[in-house]
Amino acid sequence: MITFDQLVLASHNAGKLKELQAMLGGHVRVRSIGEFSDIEPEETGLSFVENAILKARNAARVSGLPALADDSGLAVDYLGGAPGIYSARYADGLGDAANNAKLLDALKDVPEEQRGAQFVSVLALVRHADDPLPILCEGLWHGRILFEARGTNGFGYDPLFWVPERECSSAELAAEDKNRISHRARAMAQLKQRLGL
Ligand SMILES: O=P(O)(O)OP(=O)(O)OP(=O)(O)OC[C@H]1O[C@@H](n2cnc3c(O)ncnc32)[C@H](O)[C@@H]1O
Ligand SMILES: [Mg+2]
Repeated sequence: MITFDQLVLASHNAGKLKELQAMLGGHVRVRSIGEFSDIEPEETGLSFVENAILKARNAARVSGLPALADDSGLAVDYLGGAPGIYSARYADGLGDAANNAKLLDALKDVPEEQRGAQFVSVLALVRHADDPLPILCEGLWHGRILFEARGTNGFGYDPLFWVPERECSSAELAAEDKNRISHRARAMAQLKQRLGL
């Protein structure tokens, strides 16, 4: 079993960091990549797995500590899985509001029954920068894309993501509830099991 007393979270996304910290904080001392570097590695992979590993290795390299990365995104059925690994960059780096506006526009004539989507999270944990055996866990969260934004909690695409099991948008969920049922929560549950946490 892998043991360590601290771990770097390899994310520059404040919303994501908050969620990962809430899920892990009680179990291990979590540090943030921002303590070590402000430079975001280029996400050159073609899959969530490749990008998660790349971010984790980079964080382990700059910190000298074990590192955990999350690569995540929204896969929309009608768009053939887009924006997928390009979710953060969907509107060419203009940010969450522009990403959401672009998605609403892409689906403006698409009826409710064809608006299925899933959030994907892949977590990669490396013990050191050259770790030959990263631990990989994935979580999916099925829902639908709304016709307009609802709610102000969370981050990213949360205001557009309808959560059938709660009958509200992801941005209308309390943080603790999202952290129990989200794609990231599912991936994290597996990771904790693998680590014996
Ligand atoms: O790479 P890091 O530094 O972790 O931060 P990032 O924001 O660039 O993260 P990703 O590359 O993994 O891109 C994921 C994007 O998918 C979206 N996303 C992922 N998880 C989400 C969630 O729980 N709620 C809403 N949007 C989410 C959001 O727009 C993210 O920016
Ligand atoms: Mg990123």
